[in-house]
Amino acid sequence: MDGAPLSGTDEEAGKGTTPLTPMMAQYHALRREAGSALLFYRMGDFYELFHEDAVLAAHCLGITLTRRGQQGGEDVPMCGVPVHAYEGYLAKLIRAGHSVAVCEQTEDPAEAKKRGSKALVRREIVRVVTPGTLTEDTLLDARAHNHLAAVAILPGGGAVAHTDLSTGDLFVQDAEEEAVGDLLAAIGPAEVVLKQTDGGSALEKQLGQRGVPVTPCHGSLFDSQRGERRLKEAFGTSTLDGFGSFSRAGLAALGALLGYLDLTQVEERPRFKPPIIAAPGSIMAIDQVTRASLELTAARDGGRAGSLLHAVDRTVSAGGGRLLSRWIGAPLTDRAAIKDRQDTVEWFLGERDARAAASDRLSGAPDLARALSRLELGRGGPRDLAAVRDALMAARDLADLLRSDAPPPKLLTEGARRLEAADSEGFSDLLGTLGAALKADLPLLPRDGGFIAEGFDPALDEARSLRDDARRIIARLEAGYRDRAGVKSLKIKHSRVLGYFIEVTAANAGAMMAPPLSEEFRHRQTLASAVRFTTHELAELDAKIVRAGDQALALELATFARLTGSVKARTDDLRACADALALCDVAAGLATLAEEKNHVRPVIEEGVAFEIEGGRHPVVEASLPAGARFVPNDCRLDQEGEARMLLVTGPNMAGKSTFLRQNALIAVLAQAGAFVPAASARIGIVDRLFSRVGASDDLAAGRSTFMVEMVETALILNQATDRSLVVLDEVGRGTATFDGLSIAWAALEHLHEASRCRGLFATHYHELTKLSETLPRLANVSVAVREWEGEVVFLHEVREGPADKSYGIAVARLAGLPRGVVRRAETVLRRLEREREAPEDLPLFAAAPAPHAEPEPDPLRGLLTGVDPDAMSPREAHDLLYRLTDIVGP
Ligand SMILES: Nc1ncnc2c1ncn2[C@@H]1O[C@H](COP(=O)(O)OP(=O)(O)OP(=O)(O)O)[C@@H](O)[C@H]1O
Repeated sequence: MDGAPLSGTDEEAGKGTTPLTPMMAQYHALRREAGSALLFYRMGDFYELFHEDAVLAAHCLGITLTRRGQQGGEDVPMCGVPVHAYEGYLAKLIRAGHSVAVCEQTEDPAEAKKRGSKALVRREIVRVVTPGTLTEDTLLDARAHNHLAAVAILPGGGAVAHTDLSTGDLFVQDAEEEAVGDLLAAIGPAEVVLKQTDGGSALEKQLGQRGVPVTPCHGSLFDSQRGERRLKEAFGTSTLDGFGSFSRAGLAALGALLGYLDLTQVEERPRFKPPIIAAPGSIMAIDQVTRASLELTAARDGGRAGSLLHAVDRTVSAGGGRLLSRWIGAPLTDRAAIKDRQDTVEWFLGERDARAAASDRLSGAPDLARALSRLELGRGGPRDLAAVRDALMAARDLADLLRSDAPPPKLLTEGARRLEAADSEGFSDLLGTLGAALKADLPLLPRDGGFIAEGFDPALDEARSLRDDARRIIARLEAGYRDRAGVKSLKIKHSRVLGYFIEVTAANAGAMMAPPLSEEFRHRQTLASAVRFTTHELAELDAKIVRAGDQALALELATFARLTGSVKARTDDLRACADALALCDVAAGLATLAEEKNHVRPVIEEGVAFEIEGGRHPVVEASLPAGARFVPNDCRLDQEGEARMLLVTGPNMAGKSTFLRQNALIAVLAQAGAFVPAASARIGIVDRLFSRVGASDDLAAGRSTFMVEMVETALILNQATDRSLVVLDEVGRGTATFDGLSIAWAALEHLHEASRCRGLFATHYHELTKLSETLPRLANVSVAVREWEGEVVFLHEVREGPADKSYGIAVARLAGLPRGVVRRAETVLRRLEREREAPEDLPLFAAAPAPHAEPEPDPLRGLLTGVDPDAMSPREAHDLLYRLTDIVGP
């Protein structure tokens, strides 16, 4: 570590005009280069932070803030994190929304010294760590993609490009400016690169509210011509025609993505697969609110448990988990592509042995994709090489498994071809070399050394045996030194700073410091309780060990670089293997799920069919207590001349929301390529899915509950098409009854007449059930309950026709509302029902049943009328009390 002070001496700095010391100048130049990122400035075994960076990091990491010298008469704040444990600190800073520029010493301090004893070690920023460019396992969720997205909005339209550094996949899709938010919701990026605008764009704010890290960048990064040049450079082509045709916005977005990676991945550029131009509409459009309301890939609390993904995930590998999350998060709209996926699930369903063997083999397989990305970016370690070795072996076994009597379908045949590459000559060599080169127990970092197996490199073995011989000689020296010094407790010890030394207690040191012993034992250090010595012989052996150790490490590093080079030369084939392994895992997992939960293969059609028999809610079903049975329900939205929309009524807790959502989830699963929880299913491709549940606050955005609901309803009314599926749960409940009812009424009419979509609507407004008389494609269904001895029994059965009454109070009683409150509520309800009169001028209620004319006689009042308490005997009063309590009930 070069200990040059960061700033000038106190005396110099105090003058305020002192020129910067070389180190200070170097620091500030790098600081400017780091821009808005925090600068991790490497000094020996620490990354140091200074000035505001230090204050911010010390606060965020909970580490001590110290100071180092002065600048302009002020102390320079400083804090540091040890290099060997930096990842945890980095993770914390990234999670807190910061980016970190890592500046390394890019020159050996010994080299720098050759330029003069005070020469400064060269330092450079080698990488800027941002949320979307992480590759370290410790910083990433193994089962979730880590997408980096870039958005370009040009006058003619917008585009979103995105990548996952661990797979090298590169996608771009054009989108209208208004649709960019939804597209990003489908991608679920860890970071979005946007054009910097004064005050921040609406999209930037929207993403900020959703907690998506946004990095605004200079407009020049989004230049489409530059983007085209960058793409050609990245793929080494003179034209992009071979990739398809890009819009200008598409080129701008891809260019910004590559440019941003150039800025952040300074040392090594990631390698990409050819960009995939996703056609607009190729995936089911699902906006962010729908995703959240259906809890597709994350539950309401942000965790996985409780989500659809969690309920259907039977994958056993990290790569499989990530692929399944992509399938569920972005269901397809192309029938042929869906069929291809279904075929893979069906094949594994039939081939039970192959499935069990595949899952077994994959569950121990390493995360090949992420290991490859680290090796590609120069951040790999010995364990990543071992991951390549082990994954190749798994790939060979999987290729064997797929050679079955029943020929696998298209996707699996393609996958098998990729896996068979693992058996090719080139891979056999690589596998053989990796197998011979690596030890069983491996360190994380190459510089830790000790990972190359004995017998692989004779020069390395020789260096190691020199080192080990010297160590053995040292071990033997101890006994001789004890005799000569006459100190039984004398020990030879080792420290990183001093190397080997002799240690005795302070009481025994006196004789060794005086002649004749002092001629052999040279004093090195005195501590409170011990004194340390060395000898000529020990120092020589120590130097020998250091030399041999350095040489061994250099040889190991050279071998590591060579092995990494061989892996990198085959990145494309290895990635293809990783993709095929993930596909096998997902398909086998979905087959296991289908078998375990009795899921069926849905028939996917081009029309607007929606016919589910015996459908179930995969998440609610999985969470029912032991012994409880989920009641399956049919849902038909398509029959000729009959309903395309169902209005679902029924008491609270009957299962309306469950019924609505299960059908939306069945559509998602079906188009993701999975089998579905039903006895049978026929589904015409859904282009957009909308789901809204009552009202939820968005106070952060300054919108009231009702306002949010109306903005969302407006969006659906404007966007739903005749191929969409709309699921609305209690829309309009966030405002006064008549307003809410009227809005729900008008919205239903619009969806029925103008959008003509398939839809399911749950409501507590019984008045709405009259709509089926005027809207030919709307039908009423209700979730049945039975009353038994005054209690409500939930049957969870969806039946034709509207519900007869509400049972709200009965449910309130079940929920444990105090008995007095329940009784009072019943009285109020009766009064309201008596008093309710439909306003004459609202045609809405024209068909409503006539209000109750005669008030019901009140038995309590009857008993109490005419009672004179003063004239009653205690016995009569007692009797009356009994009769009154009889009427009120227990
Ligand atoms: N088909 C079913 N089979 C078994 N249990 C069910 C079924 N549907 C719903 N349930 C159970 O009933 C509970 C309530 O269901 P749900 O929330 O769908 O009722 P709801 O009618 O929408 O109620 P509310 O009107 O109060 O919102 C669920 O949490 C689940 O435990």
